[in-house]
Order: sequence, then C-alpha cells, then structure tokens
Amino acid sequence: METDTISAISTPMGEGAIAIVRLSGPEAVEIASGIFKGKDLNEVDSHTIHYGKLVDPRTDELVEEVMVSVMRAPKTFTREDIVEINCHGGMVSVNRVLELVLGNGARMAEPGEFTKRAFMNGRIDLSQAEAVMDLIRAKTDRAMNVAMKQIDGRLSKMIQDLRQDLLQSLASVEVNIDYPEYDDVEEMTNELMLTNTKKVHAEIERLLQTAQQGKILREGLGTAIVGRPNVGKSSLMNTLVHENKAIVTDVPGTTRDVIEEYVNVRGVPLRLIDTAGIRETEDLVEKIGVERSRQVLKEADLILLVMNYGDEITEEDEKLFEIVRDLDTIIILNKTDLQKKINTERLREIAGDAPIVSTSLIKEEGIDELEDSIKDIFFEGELDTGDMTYVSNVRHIQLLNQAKSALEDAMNSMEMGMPIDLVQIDVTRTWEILGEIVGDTVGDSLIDQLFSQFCLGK
Ligand SMILES: Nc1nc2c(c(=O)[nH]1)N(C=O)[C@@H](CNc1ccc(C(=O)N[C@@H](CCC(=O)O)C(=O)O)cc1)CN2
Ligand SMILES: Nc1nc2c(ncn2[C@@H]2O[C@H](COP(=O)(O)OP(=O)(O)OP(=O)(O)O)[C@@H](O)[C@H]2O)c(=O)[nH]1
Ligand SMILES: [Mg+2]
Repeated sequence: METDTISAISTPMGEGAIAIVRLSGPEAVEIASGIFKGKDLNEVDSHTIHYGKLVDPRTDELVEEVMVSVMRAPKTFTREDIVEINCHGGMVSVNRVLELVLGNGARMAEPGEFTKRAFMNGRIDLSQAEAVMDLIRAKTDRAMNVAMKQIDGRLSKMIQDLRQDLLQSLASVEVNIDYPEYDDVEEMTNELMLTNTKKVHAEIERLLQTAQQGKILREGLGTAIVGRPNVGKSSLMNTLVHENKAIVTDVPGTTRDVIEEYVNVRGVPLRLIDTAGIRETEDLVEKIGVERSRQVLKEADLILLVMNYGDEITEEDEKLFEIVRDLDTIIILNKTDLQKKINTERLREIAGDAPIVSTSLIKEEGIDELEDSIKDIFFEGELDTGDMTYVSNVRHIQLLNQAKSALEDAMNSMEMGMPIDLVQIDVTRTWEILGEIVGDTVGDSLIDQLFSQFCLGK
C-alpha cells in the first residue's frame, strides 16, 4: 500500500459546468475535512456526497462552494480512501481548490497514478488498466466496445486460463522428475505437454488473428481519398461524415492540407483522409504531388480513388492506378449526372480487382452502394456478432507473438525427442511472457512507463 495521498484535477482543463479534484490515499478524508466547512467529513457514511464550503484553514478565507463525495476503502476505484471535490468548472476555481488540497497534505499525482494504484492494489490487472486508457481515447462506438470488454476482464481471463494450462503441464513435469521410476508417468507427461502446448498455441494464433481487426477498431481504418483535382474528393468526405467539414468549390486545387475525420460507416470506423488533388502542373505532378500522395497511400488501409465520369482518363489517373495496384481500393466513379466522357472499358481494365461504384454526390446517388462496399471490404463478407474478444493493444500483440514463437520452440523440441526439461524451459518462458500482458511478471520500469502515458488525474 502507498502511504501518501495524491491529488489531481480529474476533469478536462477549460471552462465547464463542474470540475472535479480527486484525492486518493489514507489521508484523503482527513485532508478534505480540514478544508471543508459544513460538517465533519470523518463522520459521514462511505459513498455519500455533501454540500459545503471550502476554506483556507490558515486565513479562514472562503475559497469555493462545493459538493464533496467521500468513498472509503476498499470499495473504490483505487481501493484506497477517495474524496472527490466537485467545484465550479472554471480554470481559476479548480486550480485554487487543487492548490488548497496540495497545501494541506496531499501530493500532486503523476499521470495515470490513480489507475496505477488500482492496479497496484489488485483491483484491475495491467491489460484492464491499459483498456481504461483505450476507452478514453476511443473515437468510435466499436472502439469503445472493445475497450469496455477488456476493462471487464475478458482478455485477462483468457490469458490467465492459458497460463493455467501451461502451469498444469509444468507441474506434471515436476511430478515426473520426482518419480522417474514410473515409466507411464513420463509418457503421460509428454502427452499432456504436447496437447496443452498445441491447444495454447492454437488459441494464441486465434487471438492474433483478431489483432489486425482490433487495431483498426481502435484506431479506425485509415482511408485515403485520392484522385485528380476537382473530381469530388472533398464532396465525398462531406457526404460520408454527413457534415461540411471540407471546403468544396469548383476551383481545382481547393484542398491544400490533408483533412482527417473520424466516421462510422455501417459499423466500420473510418479515419477518413481528404488529400489535395494531384495537380497537373508538370514538375509538381511528377515530384511533390505523386510523392505526397504516395506517402498518404502507403499509410492507408483503404483507398477511395475518385474518378470523373464526365472526363477522360488522363495520364495522372493511370499513374494513380499503378500506385494503388496492390492496395485495398474502391474506385468511385463520380459525377454520373454529367455527360459521359470516360472510357468505362479502359477503366475496368486498369481497375483490376477493385470494385467500381458509380456515384453522383451532388444528386446524392450511389452512396448506399459505396457504404456497402466499404463494409464488405472490412468484414470480407462475414459480419461478426460483436461478441468476440479482440486484441488491440500493440504491446499485447508483441507479447502474443513472442509467446507463440516460444511455444513453437517447445513443440519443435518435443517433436525432435529432446529431454523434457528443455521443453520445460520454453513453456516456462511462454508462461512468463503471457504474464506480462496481465502484469503478473513485469518490471517496475515498464509499469512506470505505461502509466506515464495516461492522462493527468486518471
Ligand atoms: N466521479 C467519478 N466518476 C467516475 C469514476 C470516478 O473515479 N469518479 N471512474 C473512474 O475511472 C469511472 C468509474 N469507474 C469505477 C470503477 C470502479 C469503482 C469502484 O469503486 N469499484 C469497487 C467496487 C464498487 C462497488 O461494487 O460498490 C471495487 O472494484 O472494489 C469506482 C469507479 C467513471 N466514472
Ligand atoms: N456535376 C457534379 N458535380 C459534382 C459532383 N460531386 C462534386 N461535384 C462538384 O465538383 C466540384 C469539385 O468538388 P470538390 O469536392 O471540391 O473536389 P475535390 O476533388 O476535393 O477538388 P480539389 O480539392 O480541388 O482537389 C464542386 O463544384 C462540386 O460541387 C457530382 O456528383 N456531380
Ligand atoms: Mg478537395
């Protein structure tokens, strides 16, 4: 248990209706009581909220009018005593309250220190703590659902079950080493070890398969809108986000900067990127234009390549098609309300396997079809029930990959008939690596580093 009492502003910096200064630690109630006028907070029931005024005990000066919640350990977020001071949500007011608390025995909390205490005191494990952060950063409903399930401990339970399986086979090896005279024990041990490692290996592979989708759910499917100037890229952006985010004019070259927006299309979280049209100016086209879009294209998970129905296919278009050849691409044939000038046979040829969707953004036609094909690309036809456990955290993915290869070492050793104690080493290593995901076998420096990425006051 930590001995000091920490405090921080737990609401966003800025003007708001209410702001919260949170305290956690053994002195939390005592400190709050010392600056609170109204009643003795030491005497109130746990999980109750109280109206009163804050005064500076040294000067007797009135500081703020507040509501104070008192929550006693262990049934709290940190498992320590927690006091939350709800003050008027102004920058000056909330900072004054924080200063008052810090001047009366609390220490300024480090970023993520409340959640770190919840972890240290065993209320949540490391992957759950990380999910708290993911939840805050979630940009879409789906990303939030993934985080919520992880907070709920689903991934943790799966990992702990796998570790339990490994531990069981390790234990049986110990029995075998203790009683080497029983031949059948040795056989059973090897048998059990092999089935267990295979089972755990398969499960890790399955989890890793969810990782790609999980990462996209968390960060959004990076979707670049590209095409020549004036084809309707910004119009497409605005249509998909249902808002006029990007400026649309009939002047080619309207969009100068890359514009990013998060949007949910049929349950697929997209991070939409509107790019500047590739200009036809001779050297710019060759160098900066193509280079810049190449850069955006390289980082994108999905390309929306917009073409003009009322215009011929140009050299720039052909170049763009070459660049996107091996990427997930949807061709959007826009401005179908115009007189047809595009050679659709040629378009079909250069499009390769990419689906072509015809739209008239100005007439709001073809948008349903476009949304459908985005969904199809993401789910590749099969819609999941949303009941899966996703791995979405880069650190977890790395550890799962390490665990997988350690298990493969163990399986290879067994197949080659190596002594069981060699196998034991790899299986133990796997058990430890999996332990790092939930935080059972991690070092202090990693823990400090992880929590330091959290928000202040969390
Ligand atoms: N005002 C306020 N709102 C908040 C939080 C907070 O700290 N303060 N939270 C902070 O992030 C989130 C809620 N998360 C919480 C998670 C666990 C416990 C907690 O007390 N858990 C106890 C059991 C509680 C009970 O069953 O009565 C425990 O697990 O032991 C509290 C808040 C979101 N809203
Ligand atoms: N006729 C017609 N005009 C359209 C359609 N979609 C967009 N436009 C018009 O085409 C012009 C260019 O649209 P933008 O969305 O700004 O095109 P852009 O590709 O972002 O252009 P840059 O940013 O300059 O590269 C605007 O005047 C739009 O109103 C369409 O389906 N049919
Ligand atoms: Mg534009």
